[in-house]
Amino acid sequence: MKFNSYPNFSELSSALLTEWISDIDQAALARRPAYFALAGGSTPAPLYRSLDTMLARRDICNLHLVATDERWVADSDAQSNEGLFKQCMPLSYGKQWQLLSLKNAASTPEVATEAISERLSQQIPQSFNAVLLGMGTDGHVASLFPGAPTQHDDLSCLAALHPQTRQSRMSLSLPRLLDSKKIWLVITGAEKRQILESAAQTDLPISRLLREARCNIEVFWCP
Ligand SMILES: O=C1O[C@H](COP(=O)(O)O)[C@@H](O)[C@H](O)[C@H]1O
Repeated sequence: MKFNSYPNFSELSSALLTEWISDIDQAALARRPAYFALAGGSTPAPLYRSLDTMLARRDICNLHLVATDERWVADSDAQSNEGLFKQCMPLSYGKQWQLLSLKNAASTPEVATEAISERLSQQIPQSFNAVLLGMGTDGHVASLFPGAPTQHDDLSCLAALHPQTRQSRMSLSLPRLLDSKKIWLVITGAEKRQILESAAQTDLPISRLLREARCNIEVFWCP
């Protein structure tokens, strides 16, 4: 794991975007599609807004984005991660990038799990170019919460329940998140840094991710 520390989010953002846009341009040059899984929550929103401006200037991009996890609500709901992507990246949505949704018309994520897993296998037939993850102060990543399963059979996703709010969610499974060329972990604040630094001694989802990853993990941190 490589830990990068920045004085503020603006510098963090610019370092990560330099790497990200270079990956995108390389794929475009080779005329290859590129696949990214993106965290929701509030931390990465400014990054997505800057990426949108950069993408809108590019002609050829064949990007496929999927949320690392989605809340079982409509895109118009402020809680929706997929809605967040569309709001933050309006210039490039449907042009430079397409979204694979983790939702369908089923009433619950439990009912939808197999169909969404099948959709993931069909539409993302290879490793992710990169997975951008956040982390909660309880050590959760995507919607893999402490004490809950991180995998469901051999499926790419699983139904999850937020432990406090009981909100229904769909999350990529740990094996699907780890099937990536690289992982970027974007976190802010002293509390999350401390949780990350003690992850080797705990059994949180972040600990399992670090233990089981076979690809490079780069942490982007600022206070
Ligand atoms: O519930 C979630 O939380 C994590 C962390 O969010 P953050 O705003 O504290 O960074 C996020 O990565 C995940 O996608 C989201 O659904």
